[in-house]
Amino acid sequence: MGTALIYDEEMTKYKLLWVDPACKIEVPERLTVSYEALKNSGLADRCVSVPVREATDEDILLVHSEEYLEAVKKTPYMTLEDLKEFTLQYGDVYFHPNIYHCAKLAAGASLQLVDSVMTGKVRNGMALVRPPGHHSMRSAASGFCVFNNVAIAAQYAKLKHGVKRVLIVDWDVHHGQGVQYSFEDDPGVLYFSWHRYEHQKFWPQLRESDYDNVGKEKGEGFNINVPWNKVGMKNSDYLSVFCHMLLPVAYEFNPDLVLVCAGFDSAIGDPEGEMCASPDIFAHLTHLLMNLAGGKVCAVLEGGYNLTSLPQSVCQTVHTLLGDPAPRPANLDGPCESALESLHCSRSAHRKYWSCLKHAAEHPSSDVSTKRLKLAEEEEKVENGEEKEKAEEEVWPEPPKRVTAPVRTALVLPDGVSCPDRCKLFSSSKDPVIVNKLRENFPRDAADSDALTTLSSLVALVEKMEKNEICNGLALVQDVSMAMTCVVQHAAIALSNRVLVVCVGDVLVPAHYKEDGTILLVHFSNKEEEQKSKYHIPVCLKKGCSDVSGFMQAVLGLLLPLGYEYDPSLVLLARTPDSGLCDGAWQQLTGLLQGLAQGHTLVLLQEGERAYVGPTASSLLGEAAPSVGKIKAPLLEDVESMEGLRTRLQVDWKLLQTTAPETG
Ligand SMILES: COCC(O)(O)CCCCCNCCCN
Ligand SMILES: [Zn+2]
Repeated sequence: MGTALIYDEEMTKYKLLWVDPACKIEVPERLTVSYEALKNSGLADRCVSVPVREATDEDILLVHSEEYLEAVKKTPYMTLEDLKEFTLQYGDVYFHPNIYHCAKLAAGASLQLVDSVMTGKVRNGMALVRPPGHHSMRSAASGFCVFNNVAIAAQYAKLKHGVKRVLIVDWDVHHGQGVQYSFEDDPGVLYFSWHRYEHQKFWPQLRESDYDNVGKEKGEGFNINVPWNKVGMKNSDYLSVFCHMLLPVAYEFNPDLVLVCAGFDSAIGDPEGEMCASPDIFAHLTHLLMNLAGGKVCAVLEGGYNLTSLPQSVCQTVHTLLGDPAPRPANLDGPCESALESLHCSRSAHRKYWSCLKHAAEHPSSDVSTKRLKLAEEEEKVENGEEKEKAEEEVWPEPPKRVTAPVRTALVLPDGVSCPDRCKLFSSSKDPVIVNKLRENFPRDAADSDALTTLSSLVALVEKMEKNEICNGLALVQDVSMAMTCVVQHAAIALSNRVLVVCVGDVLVPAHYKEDGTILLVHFSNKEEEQKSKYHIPVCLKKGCSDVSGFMQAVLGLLLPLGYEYDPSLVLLARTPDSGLCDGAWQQLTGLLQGLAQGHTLVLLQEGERAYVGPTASSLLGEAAPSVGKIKAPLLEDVESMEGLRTRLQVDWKLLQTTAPETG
């Protein structure tokens, strides 16, 4: 299934007609440079083009009041003076004779996107629209927004498509207060937003944008705010909040549909956000959402004002929606203290609503946190003597070219096992050099020519992945731990790469790992093992991997942060029949891990598990994993052992931190 792209140049046909410093950044070029970039990169032609439509009154009244709609209807006929007058009643927004028409198209585009995804015409998609939406409220325009495109889309999805639970992820750098007000009492819509806040000093300067605003009445717990109290947030800050706040709660919420308020003013170079996250981070943020709701993800453009980072970020998002593996994340050096403070406060505020957070550390007693923040502000005033350089002068590397491998998924299968379609059956030419090398390394199996054939195929496959001729692979082997040793030896030693090895179940872990960092081994099992080193991490789950909740929390809160920080060039995923891991969780794991190593994932299955070839192949082909259902509370002893592991490991692995280090 494809990716929808919804765009119409009519939405470029309105602009600011008078002088207003607050609004001058919202220009038609935002849309044209984004669409041009999608065209020039060939991405637009890979998408399914879906036409816009005008939202009807009925659509708009799902969120807005009649009086507001009637008032906006009058604007096309207003003189310039009347438009200025009309605009004065709202904040940081402007009107234009054609903006009502464009606002109907922006909302209608979002509804077209929801229809295309919910009817299965496409798997996911993006709507490139203006005016944006997330600030507009029931009876007021605000922040360049006239109608709340995503809020209308959420109500529409519930009403027209019977969607029960909608997740709205707002990665725009501003707080979408309009969305928050629309759904704060609605447990069917989980709204997540991070936003520049600076202790309420940044626009729209609302008290209710802080982390303690968790929703109201039946909607308590279904509104998540992560305020950024400093500028300069980077990729590590964004990934930490996804892994330790958004994703655990999102998997517990188990949405039927994901809507993204895709604002790109949270990228580097943006004058509004003044953040430092690189455009390719949106490839990872998008990827991390694509195994929710069976892959039904609708991204709707909100903000983004740097005409260089905006199109780059839009392309990164669409690349990923199309299934292209994300580029390796540039040096993740861990979240900053302010981000950890915000993460901690937000997790604590939601402890009582979400079982995944039940054991999140206690809320810092308010005087400590405000005292610490006061201190931090004092320091900042002092150190910030030199003038911050303007966001527009920021420079950053162009995101790396994302070349799709000619072959996506290759399979090494024993005779008689059929190869799922769209996968390539792979067996190596019996390269004598490789075979002899293997004979030396595996003397006891040298006799067994089948084993040698399999091993030489594996080695050849790893080399093709290394050259990006093949993206990922799956092998059904006699002996998983021998195959693992062979691949690790070849990849880590011969190709001197970093290999992330993820073992599920009681795979015999080859003992002789050098602790030099060329291999990071994360082993999920139900056996207590003491942690040998920074690079050999046993994750012990009481009920092994059969407890989906504990397993998923360990994947989201431990494995993903470790994997991102380690940044491997190959991910080796091995399972054994005794793992007890259910299909859904297995496919979630296989799907999520493809965000690493440019998607170079090699899966090893034990011969007897041929039933897993199909489901694993579909995940390797980029299909969304089935949902694992609502995640319950993990077992207490599992939470305690994972928290203990996190506490020990976070000294070496910064992305595992969830609270600011205690200041002296
Ligand atoms: C949904 O619209 C997308 C958006 O969130 O980016 C709108 C931001 C409005 C920012 C208003 N203050 C501008 C002050 C100028 N320095
Ligand atoms: Zn914004």
